[in-house]
Amino acid sequence: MTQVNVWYGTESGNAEMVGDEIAAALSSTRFTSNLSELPEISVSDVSNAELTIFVTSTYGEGGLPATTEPFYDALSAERPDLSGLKFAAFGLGDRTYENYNNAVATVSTLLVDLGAEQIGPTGTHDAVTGLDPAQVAQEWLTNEILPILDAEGETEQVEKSSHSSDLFPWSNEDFQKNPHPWYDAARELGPVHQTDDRTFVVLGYDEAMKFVKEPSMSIREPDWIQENPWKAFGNTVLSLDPPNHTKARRLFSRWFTPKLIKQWVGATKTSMEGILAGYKPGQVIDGHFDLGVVPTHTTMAQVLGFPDGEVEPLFWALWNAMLIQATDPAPETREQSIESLDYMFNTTAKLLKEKEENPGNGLADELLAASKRGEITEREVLENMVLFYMSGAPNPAYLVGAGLEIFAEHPEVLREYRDNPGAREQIVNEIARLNPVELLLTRFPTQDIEIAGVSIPAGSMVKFPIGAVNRDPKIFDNPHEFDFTRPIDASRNLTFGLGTHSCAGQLIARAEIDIIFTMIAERFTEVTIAQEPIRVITDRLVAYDKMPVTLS
Ligand SMILES: Cc1cc2nc3c(=O)[nH]c(=O)nc-3n(C[C@H](O)[C@H](O)[C@H](O)COP(=O)(O)O)c2cc1C
Repeated sequence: MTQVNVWYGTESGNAEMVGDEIAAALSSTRFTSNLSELPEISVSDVSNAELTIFVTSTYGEGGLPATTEPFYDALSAERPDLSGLKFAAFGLGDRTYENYNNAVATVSTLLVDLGAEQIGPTGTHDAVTGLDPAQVAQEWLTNEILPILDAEGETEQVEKSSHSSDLFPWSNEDFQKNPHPWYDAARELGPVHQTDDRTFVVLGYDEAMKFVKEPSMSIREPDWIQENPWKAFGNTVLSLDPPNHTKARRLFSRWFTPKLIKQWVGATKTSMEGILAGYKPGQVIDGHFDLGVVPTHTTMAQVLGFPDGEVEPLFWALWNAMLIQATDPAPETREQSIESLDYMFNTTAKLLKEKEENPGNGLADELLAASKRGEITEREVLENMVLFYMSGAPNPAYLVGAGLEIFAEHPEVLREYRDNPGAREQIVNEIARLNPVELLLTRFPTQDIEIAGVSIPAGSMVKFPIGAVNRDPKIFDNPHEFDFTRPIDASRNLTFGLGTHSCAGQLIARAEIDIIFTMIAERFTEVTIAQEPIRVITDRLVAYDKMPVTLS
């Protein structure tokens, strides 16, 4: 919609001057214009038009001037459907007449009646003022109409470009390995894209930071989304909006205060001491599993009052269950996901049962007691405990792996970690910014919203690719570079989510990572990648399958 018609009707030529001026003013914008006098315009021209500026004076006693009248009569007689037309209107008149600027109102009313949509306020020139009508019209165009046309143009451009599936080929292996060239190209076109009838993608940092936490952005999937096994967590913070979310979060929030976290990470330290005691410098070790998954899983098991169990299958169970969350899951994924969820739920149910005979003082014991008192249901206890038992490791362990890669590449960062405790938070924050574990947040607006000029109807799916948001060049200089000296305020990112649904375990995760890195930095000066790490990736989630490193 870059062509704007400028159609005028006049008696003595002033409206023509105004039309000329508007057409000339448009030519210095990105729009092209097409100037005509109304008698040249047929009814079919009007019904095929998309965007037109109408200019008309008023004559007689509030009547139409000579060249507007036949146009108006033809439209009134044929009454075409003008629902594809957007128009702006400018009138010339004289306030000393009783029906001041009546003609422009008459024409606009008919257009709207036939389905057209008026944009912006009607512009007017009053001959009594002595002002130059061309000048008045030009100011009206610049101040009132062009801003609207520009916004619509952007929206349209986004819609056109983004309906091409090339923008975000979610299932493409290269995209999953490194989506940033795609994100960067799409961001050049705009911060928000529509990828199909109901799906929108927000890449812009400012837009994401605002809308991820908007109360009208629900986490609950609308009916059009196919039922999936993930509904097994329907009673947890993963699937609830406030106020139920608040209630669900309260079940455990007391257990993750900064003071208690200090106590819990004692388990991380003990686990790491055990691992490092048996480690000979230069030996190959799995930086993700041995130094990430084991200590963090062990910590969470202790918080819950559960045994460590079989760490490896427990870790991969959640990963496999989450495969169903991918944008286009492979056909066999559903079965795999159900199987993994069964394993997770059965294992946890057994542990909860064992607690009946052997109670302890973990979070699981507290929730069981609350369910005995009738404060929560057994199902709520089970879902929450599955979630905690399985999700203690994936996020911190991935960041441990990613951090080791950074230390291998930049040995000075490992030294800084050891020597400058004040920089540790920023180092971890920068590792997290560049290495989100969960890759997409999805939300579902409960009312029509607009983000960066793009209208998003209620019930749509809005995807926030965390990696893209975390590397918006508007916020981060050299966004793909590791730079822990970014001021902490200017390096906030979406890796742990934001607002109500931000990661409930983020404080404990950060504390665990800090213990692990500090212990490594105090004992070793060099991390070497022994073999190219293997990652497993969907468009939703990433983990290291193998991450052989040496420490020396
Ligand atoms: C005979 C005559 C009748 C007019 N009637 C009206 C009127 O009813 N309402 C109004 O707002 N202006 C009225 N005007 C003012 C004109 O609309 C105004 O002068 C305008 O600038 C003329 O534009 P045009 O040269 O494009 O026709 C009238 C002007 C004349 C000469």
